[in-house]
Amino acid sequence: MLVHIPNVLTAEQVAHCRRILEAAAWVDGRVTAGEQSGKAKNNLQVPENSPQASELGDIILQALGLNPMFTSAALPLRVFPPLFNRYDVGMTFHAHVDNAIRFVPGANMRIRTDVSSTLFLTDPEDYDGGELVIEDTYGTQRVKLPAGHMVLYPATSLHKVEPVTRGSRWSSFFWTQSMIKEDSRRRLLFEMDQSIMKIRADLPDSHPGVLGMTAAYHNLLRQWVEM
Ligand SMILES: O=C(O)CCC(=O)C(=O)O
Ligand SMILES: [Fe+2]
Repeated sequence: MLVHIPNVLTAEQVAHCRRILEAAAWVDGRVTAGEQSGKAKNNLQVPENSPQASELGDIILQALGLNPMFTSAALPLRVFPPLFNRYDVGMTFHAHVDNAIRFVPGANMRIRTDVSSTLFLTDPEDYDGGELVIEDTYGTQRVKLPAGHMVLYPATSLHKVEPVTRGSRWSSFFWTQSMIKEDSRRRLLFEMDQSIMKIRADLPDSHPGVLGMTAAYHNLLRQWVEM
């Protein structure tokens, strides 16, 4: 399941991120890649421990904490500190699957990567190519979103970034360890939660249908949750 989360960052926050990133020391993106994905990868990244990555990462983590759709779709246990990448003309990331486990820099901790995210920091009209292409259970999806918007997809999916042919594509990317490991269960809980929200827009919370569906959601979550 792919989830498009609009307006994770405001236009001002995107502009701030871009200003800070202008001054960052971009390095070869292979620094964080595994063996297979390293061969597939040709882009630039801001170093994990740089002051720019941690300042901007905190802004993104705070925005995610306030975003009900992210919480509902990812059911996050731990979020990897956001990283930042860039594809100039000719750069690309061929098909790969993200590493299953990642060390969190500076935290002496590992996370299991259940959900992958790309938060776009360049508007689509400012570059050509650079689509994120994801092999989903429902077929191949090509994703290119406005700056400030984000896509979530299962870290189990094969994905690639098409070569950029004009301009430069900047984004933040990171992984989430979910309280629900399995994609199909996470999707079912997300769909159920979204439906409950729609019902609650029309019916009082005390309505027996709302009460029953909310109870079923929480009881299902309780059965499946891993913490
Ligand atoms: O740039 C992107 O949108 C995705 C990056 C990616 O797939 C990765 O770093 O593993
Ligand atoms: Fe990836």
